[in-house]
Amino acid sequence: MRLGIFGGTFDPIHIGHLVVAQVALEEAGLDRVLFVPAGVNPLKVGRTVTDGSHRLKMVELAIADSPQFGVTSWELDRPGPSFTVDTVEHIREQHPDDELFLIIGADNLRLLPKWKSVERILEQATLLALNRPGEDLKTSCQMVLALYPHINESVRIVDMPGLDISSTWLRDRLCHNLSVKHLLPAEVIRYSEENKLYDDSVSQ
Ligand SMILES: Nc1ncnc2c1ncn2[C@@H]1O[C@H](COP(=O)(O)OP(=O)(O)OP(=O)(O)O)[C@@H](O)[C@H]1O
Ligand SMILES: O=C(O)c1ccc[n+]([C@@H]2O[C@H](COP(=O)([O-])O)[C@@H](O)[C@H]2O)c1
Repeated sequence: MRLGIFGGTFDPIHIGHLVVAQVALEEAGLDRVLFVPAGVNPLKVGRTVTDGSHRLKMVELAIADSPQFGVTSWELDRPGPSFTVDTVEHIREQHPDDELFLIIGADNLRLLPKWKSVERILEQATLLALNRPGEDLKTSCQMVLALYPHINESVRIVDMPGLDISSTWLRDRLCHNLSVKHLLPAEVIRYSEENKLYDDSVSQ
């Protein structure tokens, strides 16, 4: 099986994430994409994020009608920062015969050299890097290839229609009672409103 791993804070999950996963699935011929909501991003320790149980639920609601998408609470169930190397090595143990792909947006690819044990990640998984407005994906890709030349085959650019949206922008809109219709799945909007998740989120 060709298995895509898609880690993120997903606070909340939005259509940008879903398009990333769908395009990666189709363009890289994946059989499945596994969403991995992060406990704490190691580079953003101290930032306030919505409780993991709510972020997990919103991912579950968002992917409910996509049989090739799945989600794991593995990072949320562990204390401390969520290092992708641990997640990838755990998934490798669970799926010894699968081909693994790590799906990553351009902003995170730019930050990859700051991640823990990048070589170990790249030994286990091919990176699928997707463009994001405001990011120079090709330059980030060249930078990664220059830093890790022996993993030349391990980074692949996947083009997607640019969607200039982020969870931060959506949290602000929700907080200001501005419409997020069509930007988040309807079930996610309903869940976030019922649980008053983003009523006071401007400073997050
Ligand atoms: N609009 C988008 N286009 C392409 N990639 C995206 C987009 N939004 C998020 N991603 C990618 O999805 C992954 C998870 O992103 P994350 O959950 O941090 O979303 P975000 O919108 O960047 O959130 P925040 O605004 O809270 O930082 C990252 O690899 C990120 O690069
Ligand atoms: O492993 C690391 O050192 C590392 C450093 C920064 C970010 N990550 C992961 O990158 C993913 C995207 O993070 P974020 O906050 O942009 O959604 C998420 O799964 C994080 O755990 C991982």
